[in-house]
Amino acid sequence: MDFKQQVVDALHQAIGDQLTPAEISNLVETPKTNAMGDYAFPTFALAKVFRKAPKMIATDLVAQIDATPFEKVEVVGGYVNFFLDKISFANSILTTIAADPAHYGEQTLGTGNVPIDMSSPNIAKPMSMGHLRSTVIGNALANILKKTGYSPIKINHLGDWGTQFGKLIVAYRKWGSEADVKKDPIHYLVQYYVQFHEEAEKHPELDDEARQVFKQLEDGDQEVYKLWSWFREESLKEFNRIYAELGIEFDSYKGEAFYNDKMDAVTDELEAKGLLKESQGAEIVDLSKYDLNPALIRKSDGATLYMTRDLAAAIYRHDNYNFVQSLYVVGNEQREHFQQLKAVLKEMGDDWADNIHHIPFGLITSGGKKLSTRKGNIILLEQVLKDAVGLAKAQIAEKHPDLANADQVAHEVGVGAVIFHDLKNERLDNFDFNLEEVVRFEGETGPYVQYTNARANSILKKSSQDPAAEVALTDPAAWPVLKALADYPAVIARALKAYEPSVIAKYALKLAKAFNQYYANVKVLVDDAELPARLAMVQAVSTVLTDALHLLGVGAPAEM
Ligand SMILES: NC(=[NH2+])NCCC[C@H](N)C(=O)O
Repeated sequence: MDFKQQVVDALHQAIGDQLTPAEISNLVETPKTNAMGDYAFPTFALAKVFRKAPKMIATDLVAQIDATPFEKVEVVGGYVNFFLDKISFANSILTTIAADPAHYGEQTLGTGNVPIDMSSPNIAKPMSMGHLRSTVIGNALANILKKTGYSPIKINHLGDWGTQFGKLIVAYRKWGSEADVKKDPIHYLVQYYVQFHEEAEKHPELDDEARQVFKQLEDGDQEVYKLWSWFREESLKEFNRIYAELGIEFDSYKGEAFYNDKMDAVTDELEAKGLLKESQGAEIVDLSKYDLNPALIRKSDGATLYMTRDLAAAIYRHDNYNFVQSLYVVGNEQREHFQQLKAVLKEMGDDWADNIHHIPFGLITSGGKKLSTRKGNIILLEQVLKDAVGLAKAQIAEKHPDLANADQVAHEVGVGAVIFHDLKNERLDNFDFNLEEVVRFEGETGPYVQYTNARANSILKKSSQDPAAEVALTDPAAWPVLKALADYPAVIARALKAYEPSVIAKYALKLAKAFNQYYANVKVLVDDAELPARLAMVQAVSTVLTDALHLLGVGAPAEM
């Protein structure tokens, strides 16, 4: 049942044709506290029309409203406050969830393809915390889009092209060892790269050599290509280990290299449209009318750039996916890059650029300091995940020593904790990473939500009776839980609209808290007439917590 509609209908009958139902619906608010009712109608907008004080209007309206469907309807100041009938509300929400638990919250807010550029680490470099953020935010957005009718396409736009590969190949040929790269690829590849920079300071001719080698790569030289493709493969193996730990898969691994043969078309088109300009030997697109720095398209030696590859990728995605939106989950420090990307496309006459959205996010710091590979303040992702699982395991051993599949659960809890911690913060906020805090079972953590879900499951298991959503639930203590359950579809819609998984994470915490408070005050398993209804609510809580965790990409173990 649509309870808001019930309120709107009652108001419309009392107000008459001064306001349409849609206008009334827009005015109806959700009060901050339960004491103010479930819906409130502010009468201030009517004061001019009725030439009366808001409080008088509210009083008149209450006298005219048919209050039968409600528990009560009250005037407070210029507001009409509606209190829903708790028994029919409980019945409605619990039967709705029980009828189709797997699909509760699903809704069609749109359709069509939505490519999501996410993760996108750089070959021959360690995956950073920033790439982790992009991975988990992108994955959650994909889940939210799917739940709301869209067809997300998860694209790992690997950083596998660029002049740095010329340097890397020169360095490998001079100082590298095949056995080392096979043993510990990223470690040694980084080492060669660092060594290249040290040597190039003394021997600047190395830079020219590297430029030539990258040119050979762009031109398809067999031997250079073979080395590049081996480095790529070895790096991907490492990245895939992390993706497997996170339980995240991609629909495409088309990275920057894929666009190597698609960039001439871009530069030709820019040229034909008269958009390319010479500037200090390089070719640029002037974007001063957008108040942006010029976009660098081609260097003096003809080598293409990050921007050129992104232009080719944007056009490719448009042509191949016919997208309704195209998202880029990339750190906030690349804000200008994406502004430039859209501006160049607009200059080319590609109005679909309006459907490109950069989804920026903030930095993760450690001990208040920026993470940096160069300055040694680096967090290794694989180690973080391993440590998180270790901490989870220790806590599970303490709380639940006889748990059957403890290793599997520890994995879901440890990794889930890291993901949840990332997603509960608004994505643009910077936050500090502290492993002990992330894996705590209490407080605003993933394990707390998972633990609440496991508790709900164990209540259901212990009960001798089955849940029955049709049985009347009259206990007022259940109210905050029921209200939170009913909010879920609107919460998902809000998360989508703001591209903000934190909306889901905060909601999961709120529902878990409401349920734990209920559980602390109410003896659920007492054998009385309402037991089956209470069990239906417990089951609904587990259904929704599980679904919310899954939307975030976090597991929901039945026991822990
Ligand atoms: N289409 C894109 N530019 N995606 C983001 C790529 C991120 C880049 N590889 C980096 O690590 O900074």
